[in-house]
Amino acid sequence: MSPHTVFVFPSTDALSEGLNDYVQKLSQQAIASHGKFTVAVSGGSLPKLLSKNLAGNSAIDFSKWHIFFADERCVPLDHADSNYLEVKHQLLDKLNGKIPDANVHTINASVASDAEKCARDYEQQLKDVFGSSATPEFDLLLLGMGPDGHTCSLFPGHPLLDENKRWVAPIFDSPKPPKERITLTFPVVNNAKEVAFVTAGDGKKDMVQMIQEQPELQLPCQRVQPKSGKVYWFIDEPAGQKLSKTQKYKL
Ligand SMILES: O=C(O)[C@H](O)[C@@H](O)[C@H](O)[C@H](O)COP(=O)(O)O
Repeated sequence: MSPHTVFVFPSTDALSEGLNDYVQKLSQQAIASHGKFTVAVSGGSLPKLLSKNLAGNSAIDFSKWHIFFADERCVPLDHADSNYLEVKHQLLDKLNGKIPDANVHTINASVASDAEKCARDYEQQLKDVFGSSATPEFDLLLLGMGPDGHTCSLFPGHPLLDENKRWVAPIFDSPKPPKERITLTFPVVNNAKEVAFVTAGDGKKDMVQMIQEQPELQLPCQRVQPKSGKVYWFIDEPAGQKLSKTQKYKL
């Protein structure tokens, strides 16, 4: 298993700056090579850390972005638990429509109360953008890490970790509320060109250390192993304080 590369920043402000540089670089490369930038984002603390510098970044052509949700809670789009609503408040509203509405791929609100239908509908949305023949290849996944080592809505010990057919799956028994969600599955996660985990705070230090130093645990975050091998962790010093081996971020 190839190790992940960990960048530790002295503060969450520095982390947001580094993340902004990284996303800008990938966005520019993707748009130059194939005319669009496909990115999926998680909920939790990620949208805030992501948007701090990105929302004012005029070097990025947001009109070419397609933004998806790595996982989403099965609630209406205006519900306080909606990952979309958090991304809207933190990023989309500040971008003032620079990402066209049609390129913001939310769950279909009309099936939000039915996780199975919602997952099928969302998989179709992936097919509409990436085509239906090959597994979608996102330019970038921006993921969080839960205190139990989960990522997306892929939880330790859950049968969904072994899902190998569906691109988007429903989950009805999420240990983190709300129980009903949809999530990208490992076939899609591990087909991404690059993956960046973003996590901060003292509360994450033990799990960050376990993930980096005990690969045999096979926790969901550790099973993120795209073929490109490009998995980066953007963390702050409190989250990284127990690590013995880290790298300084440089483009
Ligand atoms: O919908 C969700 O609950 C999230 O997508 C989830 O996977 C999140 O990314 C992690 O739980 C980390 O959350 P924090 O960054 O808030 O710890």
